[in-house]
Amino acid sequence: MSGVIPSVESAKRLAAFAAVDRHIRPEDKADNRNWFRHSLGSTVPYVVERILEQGPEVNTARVFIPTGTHAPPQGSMTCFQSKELVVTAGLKLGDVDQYPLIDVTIDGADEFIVVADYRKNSVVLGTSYKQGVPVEVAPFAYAKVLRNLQHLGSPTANLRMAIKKAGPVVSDNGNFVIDAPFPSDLLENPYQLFQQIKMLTGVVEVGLFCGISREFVQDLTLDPATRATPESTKGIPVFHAITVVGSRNKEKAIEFVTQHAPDGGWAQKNDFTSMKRTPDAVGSYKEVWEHPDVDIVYVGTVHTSHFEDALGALNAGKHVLCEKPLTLNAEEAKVLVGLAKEKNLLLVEGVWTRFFPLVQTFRKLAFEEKVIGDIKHVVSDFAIGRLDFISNESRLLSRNLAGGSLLDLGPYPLLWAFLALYENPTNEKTEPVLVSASMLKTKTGVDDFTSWTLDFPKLGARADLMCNLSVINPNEPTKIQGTKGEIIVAGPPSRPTALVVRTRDPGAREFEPDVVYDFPIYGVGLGWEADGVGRSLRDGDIECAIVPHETSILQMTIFDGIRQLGGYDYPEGLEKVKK
Ligand SMILES: NC(=O)C1=CN([C@@H]2O[C@H](COP(=O)(O)OP(=O)(O)OC[C@H]3O[C@@H](n4cnc5c(N)ncnc54)[C@H](OP(=O)(O)O)[C@@H]3O)[C@@H](O)[C@H]2O)C=CC1
Ligand SMILES: O=C1OC[C@@H](O)[C@H](O)[C@H]1O
Repeated sequence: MSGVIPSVESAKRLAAFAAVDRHIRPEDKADNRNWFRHSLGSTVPYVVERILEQGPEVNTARVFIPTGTHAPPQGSMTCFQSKELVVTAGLKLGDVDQYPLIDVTIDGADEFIVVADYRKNSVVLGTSYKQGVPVEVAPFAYAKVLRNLQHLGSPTANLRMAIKKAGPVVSDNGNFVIDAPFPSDLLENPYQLFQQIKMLTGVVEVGLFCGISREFVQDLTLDPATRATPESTKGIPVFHAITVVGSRNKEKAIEFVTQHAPDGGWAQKNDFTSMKRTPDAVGSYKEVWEHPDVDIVYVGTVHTSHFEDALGALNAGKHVLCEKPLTLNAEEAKVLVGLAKEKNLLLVEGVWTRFFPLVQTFRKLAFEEKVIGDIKHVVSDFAIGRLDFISNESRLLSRNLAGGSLLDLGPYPLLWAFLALYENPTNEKTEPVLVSASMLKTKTGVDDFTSWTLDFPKLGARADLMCNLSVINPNEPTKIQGTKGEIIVAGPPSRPTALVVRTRDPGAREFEPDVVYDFPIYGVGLGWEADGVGRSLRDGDIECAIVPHETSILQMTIFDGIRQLGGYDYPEGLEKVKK
């Protein structure tokens, strides 16, 4: 078949030609323009062929910067081969240190070279830790990343240099480290900054801890008296100590302790305990479970890891506070609850909102004072508007991490239906019926928009619940409606800040003026959860009455039903126990 290009090759050639014609035009040849060929795939010879067709007078003002791996996937080129291609074609070769300003990056779609390893959660730096956000970069890209970090708002970002030898510090993975100090206004939204840095080509790791564990630890360092509630003043007060921090990567655990808990929790900082001040840092979760100074393990890992982490801790004889949702499905939740009971250990799902003083006031208004009459309808819509700046590999978008809005955000709209309807004394814990559910998926195949309806037959009441990752919904996302009016839960359903009671007398046309109950939040707001769980431990409970096991299992049963109706099956192997 000589002379006939196989169809795949012809497609590659066409694609390469189209890319050059659109993005590398003959007029783009000013002296200061450089070209960056990145991660050379098998399409690149065609790119070069098309560029050469533009003629030598156009190409003399261009610089070509090949990159690539030493052992690329089959069908791709090595860095050496790509250099050869440039030199043989008579084009001018350069490197990224010399020409950090890149105009065009060309990458074959079949190959993906570096990239943001989303595993790292991060640290808001700049207060006690002045060195800046540590960013691990692939050496070939450091000059470009440095410039991009400067553009992102860190003008003094610089390459970390070795102290006892010449040259840059080289990480265990053979990469360089840039220290990037950012101003406090940018660090106020660490998640966004983290994602922006992570998305820079060449960035391997970002030492900016912005996950929930950082926030939890931050609240454990605050004085519990600042967030005192009537129940926290009863009996022996509880204080918190952080005795060990675990990560799959020991260096990361050390960095976490250095940046966020150098003096442990409030009890250690204030000498309320004989525990040593600085928590140990260990390189596996198992070492946390087995640590002799640990009473309770806080599981703040990704959803796919909750079951095994909670199981491991319980099996090691430790009490567990596990982030929401407890597990991936109802069967796994039942196994954990069964094991905790068998071992006489406390197991609590970290539905932190339940511990807010606002929730107690809600119950008082709704059920004792019945300010809105009989509750008939709950509407709650949790939307976080993050889709645009999270990577496909993040825990929210990756199918392999059971991503999507339902597991991440769904517990909160459901919480308001549970509080107002399921736990309504008149309902006598009659389980709701899932009457409908649907999911609109992201390109990665996880759910973005998910909505579901629950009917509560005993109350003749309904809950219309929604969550999504795409948009934001700042106004009145949660409303509890009754026969005489409504209670608006202001603020995110996870972290509400006020209750607004809006009522109307029967027969009246006008509503009464709103009655607003404000609830200041101390720190992030996780301290109330820590205190509540601490009290359960103090009292020897194996279940925390504020987050009953039964609601954790019911939540997962409802989520299983929603996923079934929405066509969302987890990839094989994620669920460790299935029906
Ligand atoms: N209560 C609340 O308001 C909030 C609760 N959450 C909940 O907290 C939990 C963690 O969320 P968040 O902190 O945002 O999550 P992150 O994406 O930041 O991940 C947390 C940690 O999970 C660990 N991990 C374990 N296995 C994996 C894996 N296979 N891939 C990636 N990471 C892994 C990593 O720790 P390491 O590398 O150190 O081992 C990682 O740093 C979730 O359950 C979430 O629903 C989240 C935000 C708010
Ligand atoms: O629990 C949560 O509440 C707040 C959200 O922003 C976060 O994604 C979620 O995990």
